[in-house]
Amino acid sequence: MKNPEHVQRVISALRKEGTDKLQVISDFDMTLSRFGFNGRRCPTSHNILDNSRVISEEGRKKLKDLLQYYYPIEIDLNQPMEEKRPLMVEWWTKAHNLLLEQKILKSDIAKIVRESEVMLRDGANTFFDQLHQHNIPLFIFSAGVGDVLEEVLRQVEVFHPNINVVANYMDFDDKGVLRRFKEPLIHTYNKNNTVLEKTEHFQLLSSRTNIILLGDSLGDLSMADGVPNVENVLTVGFLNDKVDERRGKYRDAYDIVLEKDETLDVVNGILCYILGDLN
Ligand SMILES: Nc1ccn([C@@H]2O[C@H](COP(=O)(O)O)[C@@H](O)[C@H]2O)c(=O)n1
Repeated sequence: MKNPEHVQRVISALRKEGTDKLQVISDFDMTLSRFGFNGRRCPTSHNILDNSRVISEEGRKKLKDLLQYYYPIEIDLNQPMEEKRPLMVEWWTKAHNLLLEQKILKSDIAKIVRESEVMLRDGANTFFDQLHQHNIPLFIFSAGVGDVLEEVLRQVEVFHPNINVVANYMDFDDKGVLRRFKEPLIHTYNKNNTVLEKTEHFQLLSSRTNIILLGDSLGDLSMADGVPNVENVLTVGFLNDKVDERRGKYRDAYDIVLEKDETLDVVNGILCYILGDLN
């Protein structure tokens, strides 16, 4: 924490104002899901598809080449966001076009997820269940694949009715074959009001003026931009990769930075305190 007094003030305000005014806004990949396990990278929702048996060997190689080229650009904090935005659109568009070539079936998604190495962070069940039990809306704003991430949540039985997801959703034809990705395209650096314009999500939650925001990229910090009349925001950033070179900028940007922490323990502890389950 760069400013522990500020963090303490915000947490006290969130507790004092109560659960009726609270909402949680979170990224999915590498924030709710794990970045690594036993020294191996865990897949993002895109990688779950990329690595699956339904993708040809050639397709898999091309998708891997894209990841190796664009991921270092995505996480490079020395390159301005304005320069990175068109490159992210390029990455997502090329990857989605390759996935379209593979004629993925809607009916295969559950099996693809089941056979993948995806894992939620330790403590995820407590996190989802606490929010559900206290009726706190959880808005998952993801540049990942909506159909895949929903299935991940369904398989671990945490896709509760308090959850709303905005992500890149697939569109299947009447035979259940993937035919396109729905608009607007969401990538790491446009997770803001521009892609939420057509949804009434935040307007419907206009009394929820206190926010806990969880992310793993500096692009995630704009996820709450569309919330009207914000009173208190606590931002928690998961710094998963290139920790030493990115620590300074993450500490400047997020209230709390969790370095190589594969758990939701800190978030759960804060929630417990705010919800009055801890003194
Ligand atoms: N073809 C792609 C494109 C993006 N990614 C990664 O997915 C992450 C986006 O999802 P969030 O839930 O974090 O918004 C992003 O960080 C990219 O690294 C990918 O794996 N393949």
